[in-house]
Amino acid sequence: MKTMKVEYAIIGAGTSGLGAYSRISRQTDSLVMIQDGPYGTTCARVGCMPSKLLITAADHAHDLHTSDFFGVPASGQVEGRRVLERLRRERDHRFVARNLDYVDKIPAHHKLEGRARFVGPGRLRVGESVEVTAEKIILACGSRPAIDEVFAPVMSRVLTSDTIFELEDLPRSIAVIGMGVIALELGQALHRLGVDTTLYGRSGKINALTHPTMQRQALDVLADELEIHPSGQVLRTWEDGEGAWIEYEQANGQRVTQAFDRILVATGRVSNLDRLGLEHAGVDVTESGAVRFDPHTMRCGNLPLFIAGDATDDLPVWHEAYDEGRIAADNALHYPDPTPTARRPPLMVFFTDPQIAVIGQSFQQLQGREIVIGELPFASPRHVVWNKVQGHMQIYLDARSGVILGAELLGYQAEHLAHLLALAITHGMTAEQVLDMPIYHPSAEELLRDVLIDAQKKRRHHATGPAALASSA
Ligand SMILES: Cc1cc2nc3c(=O)[nH]c(=O)nc-3n(C[C@H](O)[C@H](O)[C@H](O)COP(=O)(O)OP(=O)(O)OC[C@H]3O[C@@H](n4cnc5c(N)ncnc54)[C@H](O)[C@@H]3O)c2cc1C
Ligand SMILES: NC(=O)c1ccc[n+]([C@@H]2O[C@H](COP(=O)([O-])OP(=O)(O)OC[C@H]3O[C@@H](n4cnc5c(N)ncnc54)[C@H](O)[C@@H]3O)[C@@H](O)[C@H]2O)c1
Repeated sequence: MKTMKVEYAIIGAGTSGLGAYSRISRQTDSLVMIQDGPYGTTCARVGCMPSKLLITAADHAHDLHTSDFFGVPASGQVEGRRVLERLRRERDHRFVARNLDYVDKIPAHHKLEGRARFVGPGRLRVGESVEVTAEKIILACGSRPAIDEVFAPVMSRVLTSDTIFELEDLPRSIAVIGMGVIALELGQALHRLGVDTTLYGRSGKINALTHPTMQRQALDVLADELEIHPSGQVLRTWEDGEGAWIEYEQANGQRVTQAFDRILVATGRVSNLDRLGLEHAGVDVTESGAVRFDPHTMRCGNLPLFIAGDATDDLPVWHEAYDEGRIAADNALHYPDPTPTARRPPLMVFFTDPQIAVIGQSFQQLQGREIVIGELPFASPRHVVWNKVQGHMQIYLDARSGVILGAELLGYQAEHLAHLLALAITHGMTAEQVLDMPIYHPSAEELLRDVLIDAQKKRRHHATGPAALASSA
């Protein structure tokens, strides 16, 4: 057994682990970053970047069907192999390559390859032949797709986000299991690329949105284009010459049975913490196996242990992984003195068409607080020009101060209004302050202005009569 003694160990070389590495390596040479599996990060290899490359190809395919409206009839066809080849080329040469270049420059004695697991507090076994003793350890081990047992009989046809981008060609048909962000982004893209696509949800809701109107509108708009069974349960799967069969019971008790070329399981991700042997590390674990930590320091209890990124199960998006890696590193460097960092307001964007975005506090999180809701269909003159008028938008204001607390959006390129709102929320701005800025005509930002004006009207109404209280219900 080879042994190593270091001050800092980082488990995982993804976005959060590399962020932690960049901080700690500036201060000391006594560190090691342990990586199981390929370098390159989940985001670049199998996450954000390949999914967005696929969606962009799908947008172009969609234009073929929609440009006739503008008097510009288009013809063309999707060449699945080329779509996937281009996706991998761009992904590997532009995004993964940049990560690998960075990793290549890391000194060899700072890198260790193999799966790490705890064998005692501060003691890690890496593979079977190396033992690392570290004073401070950062858990940046990410997550993996969850696959329910019910799919065991059809595993040879099951895809996840880890494998779908490696397909040589697009499948003829696909069942997409789940109605979360991966299912909706990839399901819609595959549909637009000509794959016969059916989505199977469980709860009947798109859970990122929390206001019932927003949830209903999102499902209506997406179900207009896509074949969706929103609520029910996959009872059984099996395989024969026709493909992989799914027997699904809808919430109303009706059963649907259908065969597919492939099944994309997008039913959430599980933290890789469960493979770390945390029971040997003296860590405080919740009933569901999550680790308790302080989000301002990323420290786990009073231990010299820190957590970052998707390993936490909380806010599993790229910019949070990036921030958390750095917060964890700073607190490891200053251990035992905490250096708490204020967290940014939450921001989540689904790259569907129309897009879904949630910024700041959701409607559900604001329950019990006196708020007014500014809301309008997602349809400014600019959206009419684009022929993109589907969707709805809500902004939540503190009823007394007019401070913008949060928003839920469903609309074409909502990501841009979402970022403007994120800026306003970050700086604690009121609706009135945002309305002071110039807004060009015709622009999508006019919609933001109109929704804020609507919210302000409701605030005035709220101040003058009890009837207005209902507007926050
Ligand atoms: C399909 C998809 C699309 C996405 N799209 C977006 C998007 O558009 N925008 C966005 O903000 N976010 C998106 N995300 C989320 C984003 O990719 C993640 O939040 C981010 O990559 C998490 O980084 P991380 O460092 O926590 O984990 P990772 O990058 O997964 O790094 C963890 C690393 O640790 C390694 N590891 C695990 N266990 C061990 C062990 N025991 N020992 C050693 N190494 C170990 C893993 O192999 C992995 O390489 C997407 C995710 C997916 C799956
Ligand atoms: N645009 C983005 O930022 C982006 C894009 C892709 C992925 N991601 C990240 O990846 C993570 C994982 O995405 P995801 O879509 O897998 O998870 P998710 O948690 O967003 O959604 C999982 C969905 O699967 C459903 N589900 C669970 N079990 C089911 C079952 N047995 N049958 C049918 N449905 C079932 C859930 O009800 C839910 O709708 C996300 O939390 C997100 O942070 C982000």
